[in-house]
Amino acid sequence: MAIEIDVKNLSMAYGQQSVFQNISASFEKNTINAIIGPSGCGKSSFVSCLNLLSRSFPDARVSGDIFWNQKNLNQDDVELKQVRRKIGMLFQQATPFPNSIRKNLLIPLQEHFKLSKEEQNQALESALSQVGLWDEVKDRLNRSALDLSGGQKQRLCLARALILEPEVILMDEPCSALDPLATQTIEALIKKIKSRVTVIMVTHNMAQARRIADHVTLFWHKEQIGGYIDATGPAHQMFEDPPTETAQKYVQGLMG
Ligand SMILES: Nc1ncnc2c1ncn2[C@@H]1O[C@H](COP(=O)(O)OP(=O)(O)OP(=O)(O)O)[C@@H](O)[C@H]1O
Repeated sequence: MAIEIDVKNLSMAYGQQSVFQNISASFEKNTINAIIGPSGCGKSSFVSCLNLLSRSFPDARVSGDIFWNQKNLNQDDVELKQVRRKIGMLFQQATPFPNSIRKNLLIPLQEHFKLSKEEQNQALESALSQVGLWDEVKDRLNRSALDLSGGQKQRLCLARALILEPEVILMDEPCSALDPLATQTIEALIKKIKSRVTVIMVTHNMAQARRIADHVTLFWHKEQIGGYIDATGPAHQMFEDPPTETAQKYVQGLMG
């Protein structure tokens, strides 16, 4: 299988405080990758490096290599706008712009593409349909996105990422603020979009990782070195026959 993102010896610190050191990991194209592990071991920080969001954190220092699309994102001169378009992101709290539903999609679309009105409307309908929102919102596109339910807001944010035709979508606990039904809807969407994008998702929800991940990476933390990868492998192996003692205890809910 082709590799989408290949991370080599990545280290990150906030000021003097090391978050993780020398992490290497690769993520295959068109797969769902779950990143699991206890609080504070650097999962969110790691994911934020992959679309260079980390550059907007004051004090953050990142060294090492992130190979994507024949470029080394952390070393080469790359255009941030392009990287963010191709490597989209969803957060724990859905973050629609405080604008209408329509503008939430048209603002990023117009920033990246020159399209006619008709093409814009087609892209908008297509993105909303892909996340199953079109029928729910087609009569209220000019109403505020902030009036949507939590699950609808998260689907709108997914549509906002998808309308830019990304290759990767990073997700940081995308369902942790949602009820089980809304979670089920988002999980079904994640499975659906993996034929077109690679998903790298931080989750604390072990059952969710079991349900949808193809590949699982367990982050751990040691006082002296900070975050590191304790185990990584195909989801069935990580859950049925975990390769380390820590992974065994963690996936069984005995520690962490
Ligand atoms: N912007 C920041 N500035 C300074 N320190 C930070 C910042 N963000 C995170 N940290 C610190 O970096 C360490 C790793 O945090 P991070 O959020 O990446 O871990 P995590 O594994 O995702 O945790 P959780 O599962 O609780 O979200 C923590 O000690 C945290 O306090």
